[in-house]
Amino acid sequence: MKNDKIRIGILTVSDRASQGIYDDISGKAIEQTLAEYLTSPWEKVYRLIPDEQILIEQTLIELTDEMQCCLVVTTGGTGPAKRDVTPEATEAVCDRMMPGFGELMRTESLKYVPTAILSRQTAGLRGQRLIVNLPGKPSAIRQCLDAVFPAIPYCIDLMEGPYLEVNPEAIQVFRPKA
Ligand SMILES: Nc1ncnc2c1ncn2[C@@H]1O[C@H](COP(=O)(O)OP(=O)(O)OP(=O)(O)O)[C@@H](O)[C@H]1O
Ligand SMILES: Nc1nc2c(c(=O)[nH]1)N[C@H]1C(S)=C(S)[C@@H](COP(=O)(O)O)O[C@H]1N2
Repeated sequence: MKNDKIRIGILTVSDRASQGIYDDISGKAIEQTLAEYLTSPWEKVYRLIPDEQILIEQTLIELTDEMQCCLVVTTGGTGPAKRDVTPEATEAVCDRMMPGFGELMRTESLKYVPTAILSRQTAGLRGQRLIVNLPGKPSAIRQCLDAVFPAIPYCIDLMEGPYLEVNPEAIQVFRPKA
């Protein structure tokens, strides 16, 4: 696929949302938050799947390699329950991990819930694409993205991805060389 647009993948991993038992509020919250942050035109590539590691890996590969999303944000499946395997799938498809993302998001989330440490959320690079895990709770989306997004445009710059422009009233990003 020709990469003439900024594409961002939104991947919800939830057994129940994928079965229609509840609405995917967390996936919508990711889209809404990114729409508030970004002034560059961008296109979402959305997927909603159950907590199956092979399927998560296949979808992450599709979103990064085929759909050429410079960024993929996942939600759900980061906890200690048996079926929570999003971090394992992320690690399996990435060539380099970015542990600072998980560290910062857990630290920030601890301001809201003592169970923040139960999330094994991580981030990593697949080639020139960045994958970031968020917890499943709808309220966690904004809390985590507000913490890590300031570093994401520069991370994508360093990987020679598209230049993401943001609304400084919504989020302050940091580009050391700018
Ligand atoms: N995508 C979502 N949209 C709306 N609410 C969600 C979503 N994901 C999780 N939640 C809410 O957050 C709670 C905790 O999320 P968690 O990911 O641990 O769910 P879960 O118990 O593993 O089940 P499932 O995989 O079916 O979502 C859920 O019980 C649900 O109320
Ligand atoms: N910001 C924030 N982080 C959070 C939470 C939350 O409500 N808000 N929930 C925690 C809980 S209770 C769990 S079990 C883990 C994993 O959630 P997940 O399996 O839905 O990804 O995220 C943790 N991190």
